[in-house]
Amino acid sequence: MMEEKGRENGVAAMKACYRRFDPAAYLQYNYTPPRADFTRKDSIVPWKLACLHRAFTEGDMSGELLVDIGSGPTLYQVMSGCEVFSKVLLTDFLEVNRQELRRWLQDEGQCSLDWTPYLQHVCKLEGRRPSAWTEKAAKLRQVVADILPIDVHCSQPLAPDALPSAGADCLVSCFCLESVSPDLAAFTRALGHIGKLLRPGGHLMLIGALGESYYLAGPGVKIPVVPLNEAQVCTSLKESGYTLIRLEVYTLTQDMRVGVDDVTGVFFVKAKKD
Ligand SMILES: Nc1ncnc2c1ncn2[C@@H]1O[C@@H](CSCCNC[C@@H]2Cc3ccc([N+](=O)[O-])cc3CN2)[C@@H](O)[C@H]1O
Repeated sequence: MMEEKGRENGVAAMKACYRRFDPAAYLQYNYTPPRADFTRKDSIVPWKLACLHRAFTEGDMSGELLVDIGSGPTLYQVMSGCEVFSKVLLTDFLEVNRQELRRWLQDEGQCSLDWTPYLQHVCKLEGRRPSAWTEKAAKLRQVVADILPIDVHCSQPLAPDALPSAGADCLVSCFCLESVSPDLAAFTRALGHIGKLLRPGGHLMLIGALGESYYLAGPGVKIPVVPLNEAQVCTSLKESGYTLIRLEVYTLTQDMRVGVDDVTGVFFVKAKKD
């Protein structure tokens, strides 16, 4: 009983932190240069986009439905997957983030970030001319079917009727689980919860922070993060019923450490549900 109460308190405290999450500031901190500098091979965002491009296009994907877990206010994580899956669902805990995504998808303007350079870069990875970015934008707008509320701490993170009974064919989740979990056990439980949304044999693409204990989600908005190392990520995946296919790690250079967090590395995982 006491242990369960402790878990609930940790998760509740975490949710309270997110009331002050500022999407525009968050995008500014993490998705503009130097972390998103498309002229630099060693910038973090081009590295992430290359990992995702390779993982989605190496020929082992099957099915129709891709679900992005904890999308936040970002779209880069589905720019490769939208060419492979005919239906994409975006999800986030906060309405402010779901609104940010809706603004771009409905082409309403007033978006906090211009995604054009991202679309152009992914087109380049696909061997297309950068001007094909308008076609990729249209494709993304066409395949994203909905933007749903989610809570990865619930044993059923989405509404009961959100997915077909067979589950999703592929999940992608970037920088979410470690940033919303009070400790490693909660991270592992959340990994298990989202695993229940995925069909057996389906793939999980997981991007996350290594060694991060906090990040800024707006001016003066400091959010705690459970610091992870590679071994813990691999153990949590195994405990949650996944088989690891590939783990890649990016170690931040000094100039990528811009004071918005204390992250030391970024991991990319491609795994398969047992
Ligand atoms: N219970 C919940 N269930 C699902 N989602 C939830 C829940 N609570 C909050 N959320 C949702 O999850 C959140 C996802 S954004 C989390 C930010 N992660 C940390 C940040 C990201 C980042 C980005 C880039 C780089 N880099 O080196 O280039 C480093 C880093 C490290 N710092 C947010 O959308 C919230 O709305």
